[in-house]
Amino acid sequence: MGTLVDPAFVQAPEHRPKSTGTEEAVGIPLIDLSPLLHSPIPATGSAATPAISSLLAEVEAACRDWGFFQVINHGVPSELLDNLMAASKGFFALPAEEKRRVRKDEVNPLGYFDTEHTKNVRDWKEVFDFTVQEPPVIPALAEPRTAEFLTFKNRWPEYPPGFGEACDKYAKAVNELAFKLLELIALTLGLPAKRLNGFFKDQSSIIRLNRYPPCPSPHLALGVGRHKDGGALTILAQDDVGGLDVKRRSDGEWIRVKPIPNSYIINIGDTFQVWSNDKYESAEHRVSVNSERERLSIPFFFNPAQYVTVQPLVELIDEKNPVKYNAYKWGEFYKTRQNGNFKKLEVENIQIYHFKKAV
Ligand SMILES: O=C(O)CCC(=O)C(=O)O
Ligand SMILES: [Fe+2]
Repeated sequence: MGTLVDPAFVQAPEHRPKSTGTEEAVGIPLIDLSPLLHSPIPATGSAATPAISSLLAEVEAACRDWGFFQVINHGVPSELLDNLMAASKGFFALPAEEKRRVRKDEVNPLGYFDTEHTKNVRDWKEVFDFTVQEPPVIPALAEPRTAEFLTFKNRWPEYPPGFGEACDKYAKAVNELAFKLLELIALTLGLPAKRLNGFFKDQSSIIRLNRYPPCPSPHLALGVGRHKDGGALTILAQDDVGGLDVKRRSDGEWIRVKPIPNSYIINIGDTFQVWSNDKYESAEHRVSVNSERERLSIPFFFNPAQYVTVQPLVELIDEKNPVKYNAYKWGEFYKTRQNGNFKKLEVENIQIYHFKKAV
């Protein structure tokens, strides 16, 4: 069969999606967060109501067995997502030169981008990234803080009107959900609910607007190649097209995540894998594309502050569970990962197993 796409997009044969989407009866767990609408998150697990306790048990099992789950009754008003989806459509419909006016570069990772590579193969997509919490500009620090970390500065396009406001409102609402999930997961690890909150005081979280155009060769290319997310958690909204595939741990099969209206898909990132010393592992996932319909998705990458040192939490370490990872700075990991995403490298990009201690 002829190749209709540029060779830069073509996956190695073993990584190409099967021609039929693998829809499975037993997919990722679906968790109803409505207990949180009625009662606050307790300070510790022992103070939990029966409804919260059973919610914690579901979250724990999902984090342990899948590293992925879907949530409903999450408290994020649906019109905020509808507005952002509309703004995203409007932005991507602009002429290429207009979009490129806000393109990202090697210094500032925010803005428009259509040449991302995952594992050195180009992704069939275009994206717009913005940060949830712009760091304050401290003039005294403006000069020296160039080398170590990336500079986050939102780049708002002029069109469509209201774009920045739709982004901002959505970010605030999903940020609240992110902290709720962070606290729930801390409780499932036997920690005080707010044990991890301090790492996010100067969070470097990013929201990404993804557009996957219809692809003439969906059996050769991927919207996003197989990967794990590097941050703490990802909170993903998708439209009704479908295409996210999660690698099931029990048998290594790729499982398509069924779009559910008004739901979010949550996944554990590498940072949680390290904090939990492998109790919760980040799961591999990818995005398949199709030849008929474009797909929009919006991940919120919940990332700690760039200066945070990521290492297994002392409370979870003992003789039976010795430390499995070397410590690293989140900002350095992120920056190295970004450099690899920006262009094709001859070597493998930075991965979490590079920090695994030799046994
Ligand atoms: O579009 C999706 O469903 C997932 C995107 C994704 O995995 C990512 O951007 O890291
Ligand atoms: Fe991802």
